[in-house]
Amino acid sequence: MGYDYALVHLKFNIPPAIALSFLCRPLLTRLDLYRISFLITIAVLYTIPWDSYLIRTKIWSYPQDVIIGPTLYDIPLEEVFFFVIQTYNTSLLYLLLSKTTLHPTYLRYEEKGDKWRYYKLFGQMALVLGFKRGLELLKQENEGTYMALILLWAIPILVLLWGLAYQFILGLPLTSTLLPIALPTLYLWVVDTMALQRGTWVIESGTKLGIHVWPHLEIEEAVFFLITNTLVVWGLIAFDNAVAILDAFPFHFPKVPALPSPVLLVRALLLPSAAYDSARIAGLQEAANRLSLKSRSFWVASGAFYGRLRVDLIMLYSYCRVADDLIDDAQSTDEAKTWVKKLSRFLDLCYESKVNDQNIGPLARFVVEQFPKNTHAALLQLPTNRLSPEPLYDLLKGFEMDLQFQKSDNDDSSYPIKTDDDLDLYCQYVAGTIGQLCLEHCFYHYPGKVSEAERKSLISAGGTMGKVLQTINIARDIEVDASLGRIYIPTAWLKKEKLTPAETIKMIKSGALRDSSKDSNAAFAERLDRLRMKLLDHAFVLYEESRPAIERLPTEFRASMRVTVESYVEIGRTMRRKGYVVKRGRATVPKWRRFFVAWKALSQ
Ligand SMILES: CC(C)=CCC/C(C)=C/CC/C(C)=C/CC/C(C)=C/[C@@H]1[C@@H](COP(=O)(O)OP(=O)(O)O)[C@]1(C)CC/C=C(\C)CC/C=C(\C)CCC=C(C)C
Repeated sequence: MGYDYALVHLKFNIPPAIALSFLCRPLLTRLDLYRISFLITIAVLYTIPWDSYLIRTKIWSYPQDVIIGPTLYDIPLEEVFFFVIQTYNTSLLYLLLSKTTLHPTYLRYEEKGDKWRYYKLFGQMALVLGFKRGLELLKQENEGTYMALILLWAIPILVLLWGLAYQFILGLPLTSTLLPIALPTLYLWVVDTMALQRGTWVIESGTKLGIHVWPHLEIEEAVFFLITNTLVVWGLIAFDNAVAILDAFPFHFPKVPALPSPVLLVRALLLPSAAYDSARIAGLQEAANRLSLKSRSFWVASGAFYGRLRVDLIMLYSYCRVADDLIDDAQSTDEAKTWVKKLSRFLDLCYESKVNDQNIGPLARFVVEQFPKNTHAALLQLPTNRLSPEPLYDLLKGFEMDLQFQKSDNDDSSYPIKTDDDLDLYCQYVAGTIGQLCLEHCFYHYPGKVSEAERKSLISAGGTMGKVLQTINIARDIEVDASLGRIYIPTAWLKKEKLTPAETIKMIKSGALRDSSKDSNAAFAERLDRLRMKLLDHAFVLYEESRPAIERLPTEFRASMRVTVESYVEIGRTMRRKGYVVKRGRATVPKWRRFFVAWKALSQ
């Protein structure tokens, strides 16, 4: 009896497991726990007979003085624990590295003759050749035996996983495919080298090739760790591939349980890629691209949502962004007004066709004929059937308020935001509505056991939180907005600082905030800072009012909502910090800080 093998776990395998568990705990969903448990079970059940055979046929052995004693089918318990901990560690690393990946965007519609079909075939052939080589080595009954047994044990599963999930294995970012295999493999190579050197486990001569990757690391051991980590990561990728298919195609899978059964997962993977809805995939890719390019905070926050809810929120963002950009980028007020009218007509058609879904033709025709090509998917894939129309129409009213700035043209009395009430109304239109819409999506997917009155109260708090985010947005973008001729600080507030809207815009456009050498500029910057703080104080009063509602939300989306709110509110907190200077006209929060805020919000 000895403790050497147990000590290897204690020193090298358990510490990374603790560190990864600590990092991943807030990010793990029920679905993640389900798949890790599923994978560990398969790994243990599949490896036991093979490992037991290796030990019984003396291909490898454990000196009695390095193991504690108990065995399972001749496998020391330390070894069985290794199957569990290796699968656990590699799985957590994969989950951590692929958290923000939006898997449905990596699905590919394939036609006959598509090059991806050749990739699939090529991979399968390479694996079959590996298997054939394994058989040859086994037949020789000599030094190649251990290598042969590794290949023959692992390749059938690799062929299966490749056949089902080659699109994701090849298409996902390398941080989700290569890195989670390479990091634990290298780590285990180093640990294994030390164990072989110390004699904690021994590979008998006669059945090994005698080739070393580096001193003391046998080629068989190196291949074993590489292959087992590949099995774990490909298993997780196949799981993600199946869930992505279930999430992306409600047409094929109308109802998906929170924890899909293995049978449903396999059914999803067996759906021929020629049956994928290519327009839906392209729309989702475009929406995800738009979100990641235009809003870092919401992109990070979207990683906290999962399944169809995440897809719907991203589609909602895409619609809002497209609508906002059409109006902001218009060459004239008239053109912008035309877009508002067209968007309003679009909503009319959406809610008319909701009554009769077959009547989608006029809607699609209207969108294709009246809107630019790059907006079609965002408009046509907005899931209006689960959103009430009022907030969507109100959003357009907010855009109309923006158009009044164009008319103002240095006439202080015609700027649209004159009082606190105007500010409140504007924020309700452009952002309160978004809070309400986000919550409508959440309640559609996870109704929870919430009464109608409570649901209404939570949606209304969501509206207030939207106003908070918009007020922070205004405080952040004072300079950017002024350069577009817009000033959202109420005229009444400006007046108290002895400023007018037109004068404020003129000063900012003249670069007064960048040149503090003149006394008048420095005094102006001070006044603007006070106004910014006033906006932020106002935002944080509303924040304190609506924040507790988050903790009353159903658990399925509570933490994700907290992340969405907190990662944006952090911009406000950053600006409120003493001595903070707004750079390049915009306050920003460093990337690492956004991730930390998101992680902290999930941990609560
Ligand atoms: C996680 C995820 C993908 C969420 C999607 C959120 C979404 C649909 C946002 C729409 C964004 C948009 C383009 C709206 C048009 C009007 C507008 C410009 C509003 C401003 C957003 C900022 O967007 P921007 O792209 O400029 O972002 P950057 O600053 O450049 O990064 C707004 C500030 C409004 C955003 C408002 C919300 C997301 C609502 C917040 C409220 C909740 C999430 C509900 C909280 C729940 C309770 C119970 C309190």
